[in-house]
Amino acid sequence: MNQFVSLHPAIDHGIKPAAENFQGGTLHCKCAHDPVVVKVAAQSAFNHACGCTQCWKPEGAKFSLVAVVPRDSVSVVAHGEKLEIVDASAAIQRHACRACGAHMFGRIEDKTHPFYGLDFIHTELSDEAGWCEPQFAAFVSSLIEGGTPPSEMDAIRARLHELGLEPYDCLSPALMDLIATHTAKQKGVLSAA
Ligand SMILES: N[C@@H](CCC(=O)N[C@@H](CS)C(=O)NCC(=O)O)C(=O)O
Ligand SMILES: [Zn+2]
Ligand SMILES: [Zn+2]
Repeated sequence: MNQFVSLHPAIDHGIKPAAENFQGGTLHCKCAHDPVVVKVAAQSAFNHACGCTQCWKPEGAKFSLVAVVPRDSVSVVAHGEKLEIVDASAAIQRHACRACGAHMFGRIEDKTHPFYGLDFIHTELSDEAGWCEPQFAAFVSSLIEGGTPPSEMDAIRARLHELGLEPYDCLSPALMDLIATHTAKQKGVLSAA
């Protein structure tokens, strides 16, 4: 029955592994004319399905697919004038095309944030193959906040398992540990070294 649960077009038919030595590529927004183009000069990491209501997803998808790259690997190379920040008060400032709505990159400006220095990108906006493959699913319960009936959650989590994407209702343990380590160092309860 789970084959009928559609999560996102890029994973519904299985997950393509990353290519070795992949060095990055260009992201294009969805505009047919004058698309925003963003160059990313690095392989992405921690790619995952995100069920939160803030991350960009294509029409009809339940999940966003979102990964991180060093912020200095990201540069806008065309039509940056079309970009606007979706919510300047959010921790992740999502720079979106105001014409088509695609989020081109999400940036953290708070230098004390655990993920400062990393930009969030959607590698499905690139034509290149070889980006980091989705590895887990985050903020799965948040789908309900986006309108998914709670009764569908068992089938959604089962489908995620089938695809090898462990579902978490926050981030993965590895990322939660990174955040907690950062917080512990800031509080001085763990050595900063
Ligand atoms: N339940 C909330 C969760 C939002 C949330 O915390 N999203 C995570 C994953 S993207 C986050 O780190 N957000 C920071 C931000 O959006 O600035 C929702 O669905 O809107
Ligand atoms: Zn656009
Ligand atoms: Zn999200």
